[in-house]
Amino acid sequence: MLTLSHLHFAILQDVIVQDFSLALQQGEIKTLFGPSGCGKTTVLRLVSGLDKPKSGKIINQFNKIGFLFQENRLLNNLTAVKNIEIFMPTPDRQKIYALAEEIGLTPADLNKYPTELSGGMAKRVAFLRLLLSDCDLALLDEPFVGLDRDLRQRLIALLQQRIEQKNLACLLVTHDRFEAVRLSHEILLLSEKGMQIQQSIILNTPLSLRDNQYEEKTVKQYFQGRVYYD
Ligand SMILES: Nc1ncnc2c1ncn2[C@@H]1O[C@H](COP(=O)(O)OP(=O)(O)OP(=O)(O)O)[C@@H](O)[C@H]1O
Repeated sequence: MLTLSHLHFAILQDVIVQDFSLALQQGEIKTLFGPSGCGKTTVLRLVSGLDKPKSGKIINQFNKIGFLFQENRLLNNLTAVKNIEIFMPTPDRQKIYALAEEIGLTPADLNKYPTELSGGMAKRVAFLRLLLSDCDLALLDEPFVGLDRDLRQRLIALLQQRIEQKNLACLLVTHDRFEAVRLSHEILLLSEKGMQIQQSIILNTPLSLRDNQYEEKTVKQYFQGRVYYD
């Protein structure tokens, strides 16, 4: 379980996070949905310990955090497959190749260095690295940006499996309202500055029952008439 209580964070006079609170349980996905620059990535950085809050409290009872950064952060001196392997509790190349195939990556792709991959390929490698690690809390910052619809669906399906089989908890940042309703148990709609929660949308339908029709209907129900950020 993760609990954030009354977090404040500022850079010089610029208040970025103001009195932000949230709780996350095992197997739960909560999404931070808000305009660019409102402080979503900063909250992920606070949770991971990369930044320290000026005040407020973070209680993290999860064992291991996996962080999928917007910019992937693969190690350029290792091949793609090695980048994944070093985060696996029990390295297993066949398992990597099998899962990679499901998202359109061949063994030849995985034997390349990150600088030899396209942006979308590097994104998928970083995603596999997180999925095959033994993290029990995943921080996902725009994990599907730059991927076509079909690949996006396949990655989402893999993530859903992992959440259901291993009880993975996720804090997701996305600008895509369809992604948000497909994957979240709760969506927090945020204001332009300071991470003020304007509305919380609770979605109780099991993830395995959410299809394209559910996405369309739910987006219409909650997002119609709103300013969209994607
Ligand atoms: N290293 C930094 N130095 C100064 N200001 C920063 C720094 N990092 C972030 N900020 C500021 O903090 C605010 C929040 O940034 P953050 O990246 O958390 O927003 P975000 O909601 O994740 O945005 P996006 O959706 O565009 O990724 C922004 O106004 C940004 O200018």
